Amino acid sequence: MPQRQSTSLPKNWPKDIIFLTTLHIPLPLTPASVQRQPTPSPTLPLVNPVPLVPNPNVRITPITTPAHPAYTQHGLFSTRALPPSSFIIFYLGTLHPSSTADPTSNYDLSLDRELDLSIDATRRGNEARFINDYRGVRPDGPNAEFRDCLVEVAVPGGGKTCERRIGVFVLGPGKAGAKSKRGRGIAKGEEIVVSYGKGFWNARKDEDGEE
Ligand SMILES: C[S@@+](CC[C@H](N)C(=O)[O-])C[C@H]1O[C@@H](n2cnc3c(N)ncnc32)[C@H](O)[C@@H]1O
Repeated sequence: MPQRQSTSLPKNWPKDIIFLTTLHIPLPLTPASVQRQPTPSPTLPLVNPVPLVPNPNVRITPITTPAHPAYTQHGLFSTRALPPSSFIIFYLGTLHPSSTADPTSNYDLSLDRELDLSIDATRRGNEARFINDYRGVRPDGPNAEFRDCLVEVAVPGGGKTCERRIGVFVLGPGKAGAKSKRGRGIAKGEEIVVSYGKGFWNARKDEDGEE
């Protein structure tokens, strides 16, 4: 499938990064690598309809508060109230075998361990590449999470199939119930933050020579 690029870029999009509207799938991978026709389920929901491009739920925003741990970088903020468990945006980038991951990348996410596929948004991606980790940003913890999901795509010759994607979803209430802080959704103007996981930060501590 040819790589589709939008003519309309999100505000604050950096000039040196290619803006994607779908996954970038370089050879020898092909769309078939992510087209598995799995059945949508609660753990693998079908995102339909897909959001507009640029995504109207979010705004890439320079971090100008010195106390913010990503000061001088960017973050992703909501432009509207987002309900608990709702879909926000796909995490787009370059699909690659996980075994070829660049260990220095700050933008690489595993798509599927069994398929050995990951998505790296270092050089190409969408607004989701600007989502920061909650540590030092939001004392209540993350307000969003990465979830596996599906998107319907057309196949050459007619018909449709499902492709695997990583989606960013508003955190749901979970076991704590709808009245918990976790299940409140994301307010308009709030920074969207996830947990990168301890592995992400431990790997960087090791690089810095810290214990
Ligand atoms: C996926 S990028 C997030 C977007 C990044 N802020 C930017 O403007 O490109 C991951 C990088 O953001 C920074 N970052 C994200 N969350 C952070 C946090 N809670 N504390 C410190 N740095 C953070 C780190 O430099 C990390 O390697």
